[in-house]
This record gives sequence, C-alpha cells and structure tokens, in this order.
Amino acid sequence: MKQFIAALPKVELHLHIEGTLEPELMFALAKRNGISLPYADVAALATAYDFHNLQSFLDLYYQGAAVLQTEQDFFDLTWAYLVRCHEQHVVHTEVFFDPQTHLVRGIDMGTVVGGITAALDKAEQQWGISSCLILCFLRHLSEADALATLEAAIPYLDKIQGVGLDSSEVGNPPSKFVQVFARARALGLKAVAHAGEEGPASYIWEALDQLQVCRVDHGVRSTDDPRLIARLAEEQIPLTVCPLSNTRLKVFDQMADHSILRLLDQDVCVTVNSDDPAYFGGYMQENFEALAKDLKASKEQLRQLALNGVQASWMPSLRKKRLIGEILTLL
Ligand SMILES: Nc1ncnc2[nH]cnc12
Ligand SMILES: [Zn+2]
Repeated sequence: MKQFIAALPKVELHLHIEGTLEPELMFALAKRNGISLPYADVAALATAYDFHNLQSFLDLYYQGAAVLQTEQDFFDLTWAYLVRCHEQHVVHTEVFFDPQTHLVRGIDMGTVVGGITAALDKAEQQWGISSCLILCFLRHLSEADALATLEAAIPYLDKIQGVGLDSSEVGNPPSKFVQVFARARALGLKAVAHAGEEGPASYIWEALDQLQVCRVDHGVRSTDDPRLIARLAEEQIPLTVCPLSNTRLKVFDQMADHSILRLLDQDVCVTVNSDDPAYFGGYMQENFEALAKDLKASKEQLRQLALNGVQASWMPSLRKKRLIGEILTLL
C-alpha cells in the first residue's frame, strides 16, 4: 500500500507554508536572525506539540513564524517543503501564506511573496512541480485589517491566484469578511475559506453564499447538516480535508472516527491534504497512509481521493486531463 501511495501523483490544496517550519529549521533561522526561542532544543520544542484544540496549536504556530525575517528565510522554508513534495510525488501544490503574521512584525509583503515565489518557480523549473499561491486573511483580526492587507498585495497580484480565510474559527464567521472577499473577487482572485473545522455547518453555508468560495477548507462539520451534504455533492464543491490535522487538533478523537470516507461515499468531492505538516506529524504520503491504516481505505478509494485533488485544483485543464489519465492507469 505504501508503494501504491508513493506512486500516486498527488495534488495538495490545503497547505500553510508557515506550517511547514520543521523544528530544526526553526532553530537554524532563530540562530541566523539572533532570536531566542523559549525552548532549550529541538526535542523540547517537539514535546510542546501536544494540542487540545485549534487555538492551542495557533499560539505555537504564530510564535514559530516569528523566526521568518528575510526573503532568504521564506525561500528556505518553501524550498524545504518543495523537496518533500518532490520526494513524495506531489506534482502540484496550492500554497497558503499568512501575510498579516509578518506585516505586523515590520516585514513587507515583497519580502514574503518574493521568497516564497522564488522557491515555487525553482521547483517548477527543476522538477515540473506546478503551484498557486493563496493569500489568507487572519479571521481573528478585523475586516479593515484584511482590506489593508489586500491593498498591500496589489503590486504582487501577478504572483497570487486566490485569497483564503484562516486562524481562530469559532466566533469569527465568514460573514465578517464579505467586503474584503468581494474586493478580492473584483480583482480577479479566486476565493476559498476555512469553514466547518471547529465551527458549525452554518459557517460553510456562509462561506459558499456570502464569500462565494469555490472550495471549502476542512468542511468536515458538514456531516451535521444533510441538506449541506446534498448541496456539496450536487454542485461538486470540493472540501480540502486534512486527516492528521483533524486528529492532532481533536476535531476527531481518533482517525478511525474520521468522516472522509463517508463523505466520499456520499459523492462529496473530498481531497487529502496536510495543513501544517511540521506540526501534525506528516506530509501528503503520511496523510494517505493514515487513511489506509486506520480507516482501511482501499486502493480504489485512495485513487479517487487523488483524482478529486486534481479535479478540485486550479491547474490548466489540459494538465488536469493528462494527470487524470495517468492516475487512472494505476490499478
Ligand atoms: N488548521 C488551521 N485552521 C485554521 N487556521 C490555520 N492556520 C494554520 N493552520 C490552520
Ligand atoms: Zn488550514
């Protein structure tokens, strides 16, 4: 099964680049930038990765991101992730970044976007890994802050394909960001949003109807609402599901309880993604392997999840068609 998963061409649609910061790189960048971390060493940091919900993770994630200062830091971070993509046969990735985390520390948009996209471009040239970049708004901050962030990104819109919405979900519904998403769409950007990770199914309806997203990130709480499931299936609105993230953040107590295969059975276009792999114990390969091991997913089901990833992506349709053909030959 491991070999079958390794051979599957995989597409990643839900990946926070700041969430790929491995402990070793965090320490190396802290040293390079003269920053002291509140942990003695890599082992001490790793023991702190014991989360009980989304917020307990986010507190550490924002603290870790503070070691990222220069364009070279953003390049090194992104490159390390792309090496993993190459090793795991991830052929296309749509990468989130959280500019507000960096702007507030006095780092400018050009430094962040420049470093990330230099690495994305190099991976495309060197290995043919294609990519998109998605600017996420932090939902615990105001809509005015999100609007200012979008304005700061305007000089870089040739490098950014979409906007997203992340951070602390409960109490920060999609409806809080209607204006900034309307502005982003008017600028020609695609829209996605985290909804129904910890928040209720009603947030998924809001993301669809008020933000007009073309995909929902997580969306696993959709199972609370049969009408919503029917709509997701009918309109083939993709959910970017993150199995290891959901168990690490206690959205599900254990992988055996995860709803991804039930959603697949109901014809929802569910996809597999790693979210914040440095914090949650695995990249794409490990997420697929967890479904095989703990949910007893069959090769046919894993192949369908990989096909859904291609279908749900923003890659050009000719590339989609070729990849779908390639995946269909595997079985
Ligand atoms: N899983 C997640 N949910 C919300 N915001 C995030 N930011 C990084 N990872 C996230
Ligand atoms: Zn996420």
